[in-house]
Amino acid sequence: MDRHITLGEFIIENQKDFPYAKGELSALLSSIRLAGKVVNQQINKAGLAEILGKAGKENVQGETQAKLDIMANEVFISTLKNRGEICGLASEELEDFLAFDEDMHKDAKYVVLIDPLDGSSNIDVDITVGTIFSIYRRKSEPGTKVTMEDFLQPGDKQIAAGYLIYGTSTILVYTTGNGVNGFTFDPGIGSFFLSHPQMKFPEKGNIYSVNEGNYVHFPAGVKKYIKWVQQIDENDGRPFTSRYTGSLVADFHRNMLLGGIYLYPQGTTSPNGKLRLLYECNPMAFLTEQAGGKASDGFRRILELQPEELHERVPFFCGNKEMVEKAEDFLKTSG
Ligand SMILES: O=P(O)(O)OC[C@H]1O[C@](O)(COP(=O)(O)O)[C@@H](O)[C@@H]1O
Ligand SMILES: [Mg+2]
Ligand SMILES: [Mg+2]
Repeated sequence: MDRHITLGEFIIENQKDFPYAKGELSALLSSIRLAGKVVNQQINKAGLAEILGKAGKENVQGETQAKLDIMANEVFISTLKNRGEICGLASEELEDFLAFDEDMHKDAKYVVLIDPLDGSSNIDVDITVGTIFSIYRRKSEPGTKVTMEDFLQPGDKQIAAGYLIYGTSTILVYTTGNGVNGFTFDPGIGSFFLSHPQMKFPEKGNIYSVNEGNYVHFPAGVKKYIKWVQQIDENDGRPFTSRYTGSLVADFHRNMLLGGIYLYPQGTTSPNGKLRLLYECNPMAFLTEQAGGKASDGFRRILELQPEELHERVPFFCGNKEMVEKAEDFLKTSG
């Protein structure tokens, strides 16, 4: 390939993967690309634009929202709403879903779920953050009102999923069920270019990402797994390396490139862990499986879980298949 293909060219070229495609999904992915550029530009100058710090309001999770959480949420909602490819949207920062039922949306086939800014605790300290998105085909008939059922779909029904990572460079990574591809943003040209084709977890991993500050709250099986990764064994390269940024997107991206496991287990303070099934775990699980890895709640495949609520949390284990299976073994044997 004499030059890097742009994201726009790649989206059009790969429309053929969808025999029924009329271009709506391509247009929707382009809208996400556009919203990502705007958020990226705001994040890069956050310190100057006085959009650091807390907004003084709480979201449905009981978390104090950061100004950037709200900015990113508004950018994605207005961009996706104004371009008419979706009939509804749900977000970490909104208690209920939004139904777009103006004329321009009534025949739209897709709903989107977003975590507009992932890694919020890192915003003010200039550490990598991200945006996570998940796309479903609506279950309700086009032309009718969007319902909660359109959002509460198991992860294996996702049409597409991905994230933007706002780090040393800004990269958009996504899957439509035909592998995982990453596109790096070139601010000089203002376009995303294919930089990471067909991303796959490497055969072996030796990185573990977990907030060990919560160790005392972890189930016995998770404690045993963490002790196991810290023991010496030249045969499988233990002790593994601990890397944890506090941003799921950043830890996931690194582990997919270098090989590793991210875990946010249940704990005594959070019986279902912290991460949200619909707009954090499902999209990352879709990417994980498409990249040859495994994603579970320690016992069940994430993508087969039937969501009950918009903001429900689940324990999350994702990464190299072998590493996740080892963690699951400890959980199964030690609870
Ligand atoms: O500070 P903790 O408890 O380790 O949690 C960090 C985890 O929570 C998150 O920040 C949750 O996401 P949000 O920032 O979107 O709320 C993940 O990105 C991250 O992996
Ligand atoms: Mg998040
Ligand atoms: Mg968030």
